[in-house]
Amino acid sequence: MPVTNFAVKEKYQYQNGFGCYHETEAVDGALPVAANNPQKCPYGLYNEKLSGTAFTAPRHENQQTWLYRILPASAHSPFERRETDTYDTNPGVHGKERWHQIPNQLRWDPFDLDETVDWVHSLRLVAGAGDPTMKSGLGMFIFAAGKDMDPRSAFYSADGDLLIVLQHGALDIQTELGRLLVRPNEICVIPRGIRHRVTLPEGPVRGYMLELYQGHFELPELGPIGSHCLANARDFQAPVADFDEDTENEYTLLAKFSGHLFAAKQHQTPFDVVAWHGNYYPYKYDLGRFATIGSISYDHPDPSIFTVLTAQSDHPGTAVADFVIFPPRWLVAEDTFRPPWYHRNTMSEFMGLIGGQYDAKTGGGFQPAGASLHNVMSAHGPDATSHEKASNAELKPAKVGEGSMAFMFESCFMVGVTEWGLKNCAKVQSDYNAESWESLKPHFQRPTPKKIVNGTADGVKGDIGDKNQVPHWTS
Ligand SMILES: O=C(O)Cc1cc(O)ccc1O
Ligand SMILES: [Fe+2]
Repeated sequence: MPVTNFAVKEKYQYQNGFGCYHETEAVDGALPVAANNPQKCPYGLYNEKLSGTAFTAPRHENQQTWLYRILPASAHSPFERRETDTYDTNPGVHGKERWHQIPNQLRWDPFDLDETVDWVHSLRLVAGAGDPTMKSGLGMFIFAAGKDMDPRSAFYSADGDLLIVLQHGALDIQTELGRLLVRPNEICVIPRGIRHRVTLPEGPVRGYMLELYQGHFELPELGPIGSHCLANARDFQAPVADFDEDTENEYTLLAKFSGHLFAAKQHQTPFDVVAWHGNYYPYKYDLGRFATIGSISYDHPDPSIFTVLTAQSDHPGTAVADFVIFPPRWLVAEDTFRPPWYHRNTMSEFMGLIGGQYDAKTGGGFQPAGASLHNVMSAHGPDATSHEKASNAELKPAKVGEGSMAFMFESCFMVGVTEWGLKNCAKVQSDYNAESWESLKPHFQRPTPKKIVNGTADGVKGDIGDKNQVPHWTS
């Protein structure tokens, strides 16, 4: 049956909602009615299932999408390993651990733009945990690219879901399921296996990426916050179906599989999906839409109130990966040291800065396109300059982070750093500790000792009795 009804539409069109069941057709009537795989699909299309969870995953976790396409995704030559020596985002070589597991607080200067590579070759594994072959853990990447991907190519990662945090430039992402335009202050998620091609409409791009080897992102529970705020479901945007028609030219299909690059050839465009329905799809989100919650009385709350997306481990409330942001917001807490408290956490924290200045670090060393890592139990907190300022600030209502956006990839795992991340990138700051915390001055002032009369300290009500119960500074 000929395809007759081509709707004229905007290049980028979205359907709104997080975790919804969407359906979309670029040609009216391309979706079969009341059937997923009829004997013959409308217009002679092939149908194909793309699953993001096991078939038998519980209904509330189940993620699958049905594609209706000109040729099935399997119509390509066998894959061959490519760029064996140079392309490597695999943390383990022949089972041998390559991570540097170190407790040091780390901070990186801004990563350079690199105009010589495309999206696929821009991905640099900096840190991570686990192993994509076991579907466990996560990878933390930075990317910097200056070239469009070849017009006759597509890429997918079999290793995990890609959470892309753009810091500079714009990404035009053509996916099998439709197109996404991602600009700075926006993020997008491309689930495992979804074929895509990235072009750069505004020149060089740079940013951060979290590859989630296990599970999928979801919106965090809101608990007593109630039924809305933080990232609202309706602000997540999925593409509508959009397809090319070319069954003559040769295309290269690139796959990242266990961190290594493979290539296959095919004689049709990978972007030939005319219609789809399901709940496994790419999406984007504008961080400016985040409805931020904070204290309106006293004390600095945990940063979990800033969680945009979370990927839970098997233990509820404990995340393989949380994506947390620090957006512009009002601070009004009374009698409170307003920046983060000094802390050591069982979770690890990888931070980046999209733009502006992070309000907890005013010393200047944490810059846009830079990063920091505070691993499991690695002590950190405001630098000396920020501490000094915040301890003496007049506590008027104050807007912080105007024009700024810092973020954190938080994980329950101990995070290893790659050789590139620790050494070859040459961005690790050697003076991080000295500049941040080693210059902190003690301010402790011992109070004047109290006089003990019959086991009772002057000025202290009641019978203290045993001398050992007297506060230690009076003994
Ligand atoms: O370390 C950081 O800057 C991130 C952070 C922010 C905050 O408000 C509380 C705890 C925390 O780890
Ligand atoms: Fe922290």
